[in-house]
Amino acid sequence: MNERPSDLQVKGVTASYGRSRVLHDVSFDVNEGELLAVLGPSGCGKTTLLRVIAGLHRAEAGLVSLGSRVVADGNGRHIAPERRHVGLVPQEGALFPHLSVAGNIAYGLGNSRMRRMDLKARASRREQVTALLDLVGLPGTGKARPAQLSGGQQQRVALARALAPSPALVLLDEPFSALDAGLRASLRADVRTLLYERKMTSILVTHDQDEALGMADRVAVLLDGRIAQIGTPEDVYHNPVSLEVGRFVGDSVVLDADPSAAPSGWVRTPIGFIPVLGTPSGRGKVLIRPEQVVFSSAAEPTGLTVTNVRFTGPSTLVTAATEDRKIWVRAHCAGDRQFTHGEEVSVDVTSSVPFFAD
Ligand SMILES: Nc1ncnc2c1ncn2[C@@H]1O[C@H](COP(=O)(O)OP(=O)(O)OP(=O)(O)O)[C@@H](O)[C@H]1O
Repeated sequence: MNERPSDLQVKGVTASYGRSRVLHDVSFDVNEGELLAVLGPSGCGKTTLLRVIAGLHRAEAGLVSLGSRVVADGNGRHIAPERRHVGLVPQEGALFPHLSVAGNIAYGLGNSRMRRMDLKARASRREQVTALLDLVGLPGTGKARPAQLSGGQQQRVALARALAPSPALVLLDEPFSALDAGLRASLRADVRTLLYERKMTSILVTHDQDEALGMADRVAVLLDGRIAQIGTPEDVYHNPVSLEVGRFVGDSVVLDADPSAAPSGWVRTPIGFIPVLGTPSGRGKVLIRPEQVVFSSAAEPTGLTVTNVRFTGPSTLVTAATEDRKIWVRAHCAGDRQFTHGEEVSVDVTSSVPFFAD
């Protein structure tokens, strides 16, 4: 377990490259032992944010503190990266190709040379490397070169190297993005378990919604260098603060909605009445997730026919649309009921959806 106080505070951080501003007044906390995912599209500033926290990029304004230590502030304070006790796991290709796996991990333990160490220190270092290799599920691979390992194994070594000095904070910069789907899923699960068991305070940067929602205790949605929302995965998924966040965080359909023509707690939409969260007033839009939608065979004309049926494994994703295709809605259909192209369907929305005023 990590002994260093490790809650992170980021307050009002603004950062640029030359005259181009990338981060705008970014603030958030990460509690000790928590995994925060920073989720955002490519180019929104995720890597820059990690670089500011690690001390590799100087912010123009704002404060970064780890435990009780201020490691950067707007008044010129800037603790060097190697003195921040922060471990960084980059995207890929981060291992030294000329060093063995053990050599790469030992590098994370500090750069004092083995040759200059006494026997006891050498033995202790070997033990630590062996323990770290066991920890990341790669026992016995110490003598291999990175090129002899698979992409997933290399990322495990990079994680072991980052964990070697018992950092106060681990930063993971899209560490699974170069891996194929199966490997990505198993490595995500292993890394999550490992960080949880070691009570590591961590930030995972990703553009992958499933990864952020599935791995993190909380998710910070970063759009155009600004934190748009921070909350639990359930919160950002079901209660997005804006249409933009809602659309980015997961698959959705957005429809025009009018509360004035519906009973309280409902809105009228082109596909019928739908229950909404809160008490909307004025016209707006609703955001519906496919798993909130149920299709059934239309008992009377609805004007909605099935236009696409896609088997995804656990369920089938079915799309139905009006003839002009201007109004459409999608549902995850589980079970045996098969829908066919051109079939007319009626639509039920089974739980309350968020409403956004125009
Ligand atoms: N060294 C640099 N010099 C100038 N501009 C940069 C530099 N690094 C990044 N940028 C720009 O800053 C913006 C944010 O980049 P950053 O790498 O932080 O985004 P990101 O969200 O991590 O993107 P990705 O998911 O594609 O890695 C982008 O517009 C990028 O082109």
